Amino acid sequence: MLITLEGLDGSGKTTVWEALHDSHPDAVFTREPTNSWYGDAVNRAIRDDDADPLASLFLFTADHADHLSRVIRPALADDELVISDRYSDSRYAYQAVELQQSEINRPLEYVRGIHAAFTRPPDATIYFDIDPETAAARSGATNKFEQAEYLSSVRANYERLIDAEQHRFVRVDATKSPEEVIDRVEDAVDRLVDAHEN
Ligand SMILES: Nc1ncnc2c1ncn2[C@@H]1O[C@H](COP(=O)(O)OP(=O)(O)O)[C@@H](O)[C@H]1O
Ligand SMILES: Cc1cn([C@H]2C[C@H](O)[C@@H](COP(=O)(O)OP(=O)(O)O)O2)c(=O)[nH]c1=O
Repeated sequence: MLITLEGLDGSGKTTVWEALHDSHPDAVFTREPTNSWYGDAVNRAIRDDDADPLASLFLFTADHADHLSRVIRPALADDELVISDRYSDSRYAYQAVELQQSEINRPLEYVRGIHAAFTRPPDATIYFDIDPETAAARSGATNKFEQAEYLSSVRANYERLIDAEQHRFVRVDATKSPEEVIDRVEDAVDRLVDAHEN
């Protein structure tokens, strides 16, 4: 089963992902951008304020393709529980904003379309819901994405994705204390795994 964690920068995904290592020690933990050389290229694009948005999209997507073949598909074939800190929805939400000023019409649909032929959609996605101002403040606003205005557009895209596939998403109030958020997500993962097995 594949469960993904999604939300704005600073929403607390990584804090929870780390806590889940203790509560679900048998799961396979992974993330995007990955730690491969494709992920290194993605991290260069994130740090480059002048990176071409379409070129960045394809770097992120290359990293996803490698992630799928190297980590996700083999783990799912072994019947593992896979928990990924960010996954395809991050592309749909973030790169669609980057492409808003480009020649691409309907960027969110375009980015989804590129993935459709080869991706493996998550079975469930936990969405860390937080306002863009708190997210930007928590993340330290260290890269081009971690600005409240940008994150506000990213959040609107996440809401569109949730509207389109409500059954896949579990919304968690990420403004609560770390302990409360961790408890909520641990419970959600247990319920999702039970429902998947029964
Ligand atoms: N629920 C929370 N309340 C307040 N601060 C938090 C909470 N969760 C995480 N943080 C802090 O916010 C910052 C970003 O958290 P992080 O888990 O790295 O978020 P993300 O992976 O979503 O960017 C870190 O300094 C972290 O300690
Ligand atoms: C995976 C992914 C990340 N990103 C962005 C979100 C982050 O600003 C940055 C790095 O992701 P990440 O390391 O998960 O940052 P954070 O822990 O702050 O959420 O890359 C995309 O724009 N598209 C993607 O597909």
